[in-house]
Amino acid sequence: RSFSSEVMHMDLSLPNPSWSEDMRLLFDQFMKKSEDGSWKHLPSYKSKFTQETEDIKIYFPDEKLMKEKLSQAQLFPRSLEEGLGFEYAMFHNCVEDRTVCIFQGGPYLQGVPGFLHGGAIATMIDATLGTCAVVAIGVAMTASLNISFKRPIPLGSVVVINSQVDKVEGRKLFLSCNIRSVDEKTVYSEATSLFVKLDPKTRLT
Ligand SMILES: CCCCCCCCCCCCCCCCCC(=O)SCCNC(=O)CCNC(=O)[C@H](O)C(C)(C)COP(=O)(O)OP(=O)(O)OC[C@H]1O[C@@H](n2cnc3c(N)ncnc32)[C@H](O)[C@@H]1OP(=O)(O)O
Repeated sequence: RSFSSEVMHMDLSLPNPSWSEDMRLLFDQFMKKSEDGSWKHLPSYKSKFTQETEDIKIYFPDEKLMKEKLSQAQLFPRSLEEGLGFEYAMFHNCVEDRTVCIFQGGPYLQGVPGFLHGGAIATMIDATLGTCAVVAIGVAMTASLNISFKRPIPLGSVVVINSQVDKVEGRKLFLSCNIRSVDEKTVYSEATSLFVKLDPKTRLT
């Protein structure tokens, strides 16, 4: 299915009719926290030429080929239709180097019946840690990701992914996160990761 340019460039991290009450309440809480500038709401699109896209150009020898590829591309967690896959919004705290993601996993993300697929959980962990890394140091890629799945996440429920930068060593950025229920009583997953800031001298292809 092809999407109109309007849909490709729409901020999809804003409330839509598929969001549950929990999701809306959390979103409103973080928007309130963003009023004094300590937190920042990060927009997200199916596809958009952003500063990050500009930054990544230097890693591709053939810019024309890259542009052709990017014209077809969609951000993986935004590639499913509204309410069916990944519904999420992220907020970043620049002072504390933390990114929070509120996430509601839809019916197309099923693994064991009634629960989220581990790959879908890993995707949102990677996306949240990746956003935290990119905001902190610029274009970086996941070098390693280690996840402990502690409790299954019910399909359709809302969870909170809390990520933070733990340590920076040159181009290496060590980050960790956990996924909790809205009432914070259940820890669903924990993860640690290494992101490496891309070296402008190295081509990706
Ligand atoms: C407020 C502002 C608002 C702005 C809004 C911003 C919004 C942001 C939106 C962006 C969102 C992006 C989210 C997307 C997240 C998805 C990320 C992915 O999945 S990515 C897809 C999945 N990922 C990929 O496909 C990546 C594939 N891998 C690669 O391309 C490369 O291996 C590399 C780039 C990761 C590192 O290569 P290279 O640059 O050549 O680096 P070197 O070999 O030179 O090593 C440098 C140092 O790192 C060490 N080290 C390295 N690796 C490991 C390791 N595994 N284990 C341990 N250590 C490792 C190595 O030993 C060395 O250490 P030292 O000796 O200096 O101490």
